[in-house]
Amino acid sequence: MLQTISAVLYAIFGLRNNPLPDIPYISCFPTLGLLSEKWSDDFYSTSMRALFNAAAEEGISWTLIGDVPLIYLRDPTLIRQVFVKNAESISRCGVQTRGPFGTGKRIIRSALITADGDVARHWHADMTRGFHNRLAMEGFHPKLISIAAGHVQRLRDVGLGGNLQSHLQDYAMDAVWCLGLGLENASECTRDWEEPFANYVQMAASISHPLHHTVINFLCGREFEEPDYFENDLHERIEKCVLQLLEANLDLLNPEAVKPREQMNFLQIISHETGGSAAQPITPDVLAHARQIFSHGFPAPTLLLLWALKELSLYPEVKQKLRAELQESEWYHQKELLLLSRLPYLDAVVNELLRLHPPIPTTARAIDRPLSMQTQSGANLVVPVEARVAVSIAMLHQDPHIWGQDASRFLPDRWDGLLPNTTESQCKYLPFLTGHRRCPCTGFVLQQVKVFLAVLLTEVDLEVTNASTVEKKLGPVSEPTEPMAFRVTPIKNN
Ligand code: HEM
Repeated sequence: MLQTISAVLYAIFGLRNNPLPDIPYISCFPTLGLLSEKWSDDFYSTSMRALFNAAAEEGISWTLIGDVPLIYLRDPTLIRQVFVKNAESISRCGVQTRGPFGTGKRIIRSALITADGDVARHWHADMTRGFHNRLAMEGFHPKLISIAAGHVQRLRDVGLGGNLQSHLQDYAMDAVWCLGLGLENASECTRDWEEPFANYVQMAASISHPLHHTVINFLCGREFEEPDYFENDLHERIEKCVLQLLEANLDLLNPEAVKPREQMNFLQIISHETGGSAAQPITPDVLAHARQIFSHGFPAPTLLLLWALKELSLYPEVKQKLRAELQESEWYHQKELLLLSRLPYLDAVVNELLRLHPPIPTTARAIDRPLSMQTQSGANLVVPVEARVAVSIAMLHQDPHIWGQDASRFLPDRWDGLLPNTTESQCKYLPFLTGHRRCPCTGFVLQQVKVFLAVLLTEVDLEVTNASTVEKKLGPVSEPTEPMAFRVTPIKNN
């Protein structure tokens, strides 16, 4: 039945004016936006797999979502052609917010992830200064260790639990708001964020939502780019959460507080630089950055740590080797960031985790200007303006053409002699994407994950007791199929 609908839609929209005659076509996506969310999710993963397989020869394949061509990029050279060389011809939201991040923009409004042009450049530089700068990261290191130690102690006190993710999320929340706002216990103030956040992820990533949105706005006589009732409602709930947190901590935001700059938190600096005052520290830029931290600040690090602890439970020899490296390291005695960055096995484990479990497993872009490309066999093609391009980062990272036949195995030793920067510039390894819209918080994320693993492994042993049965859902983020249960035991000499 679905194949028939697909074939009919292809006959109407695809064959009539086939924009890409030389690359393999997969007839499975057109029905996606028409189906309910549950069906769309299942069909989505099957379709992504089909597109990936169809791109084995040319490095590229395509399908239709309704009448919109979706171009799938598998070959790293082609990914580089689009995301690096033609970065100015693509965008996340596209015209009239019809691009892949359009729903997110109508809900979250101004934030770096949905911004373009000079505003995006400016905010990207702000975030890089705050979350990727060596001096800022060095100053933050002792605070981060203290936050990690507190959460490890809580795990030790609890001993056993059925949902490891919620403990890790508390650590991720405290870490990001400590750097962002100077607040060390944000997880205690943000318990009521879970529902609006989950609604945001679900709606922003939904393949069915754009069709619902079109119908609702059509019936209400509104233009497509205007937020609909549900998007407005969610926006207001999110804005309330973010404002509540900021307003409860106006003293931490005060840009007139007499402090050396290196002791100011990220949002305080932004307030200082964008005209904030003691009476009104919340400037539009402060709010935009706070929205950005709300929407990106904690889920990806939480998931990365969750998959880390699952893999270390499945591979005790890796855990043992890592623990030994940490216990014998200079960092064990002298807690400086520089010393933590000199641990090659810790680096290898984290690189391998980001390869096998990229927390953000897919990306997509709208094409704003016609884009010329050359496929693996030398065929020239022009991707038309109305198209979208998509890459599955998760599948790229497990492509046997790139990573060999053992691509799906957790094997930190494969990083011996391999540099993440080099593989990233070749577009073979993209946990943080690449180019000028790469994640600006990489320095913070790597430190956050390494510090937690280092403190945990040198204090306790944590085993994910259902590690062998938990799988990964292929969705907007790499969620597990079931909650991870855990048991914590203190290690000897503690
Ligand atoms: C394991 C943790 C993380 C991973 C793997 C990750 C990965 C990514 C990826 C792949 C993108 C590009 C998305 C796309 O264009 O499709 C991105 C963008 C972004 N990330 Fe992260 N991220 C992580 C944590 C964070 C954190 C903690 C923050 C904020 C505190 C953050 C802030 C951002 C922002 C602001 C962007 C948009 C950059 C721009 O538009 O120029 N990320 N991230």
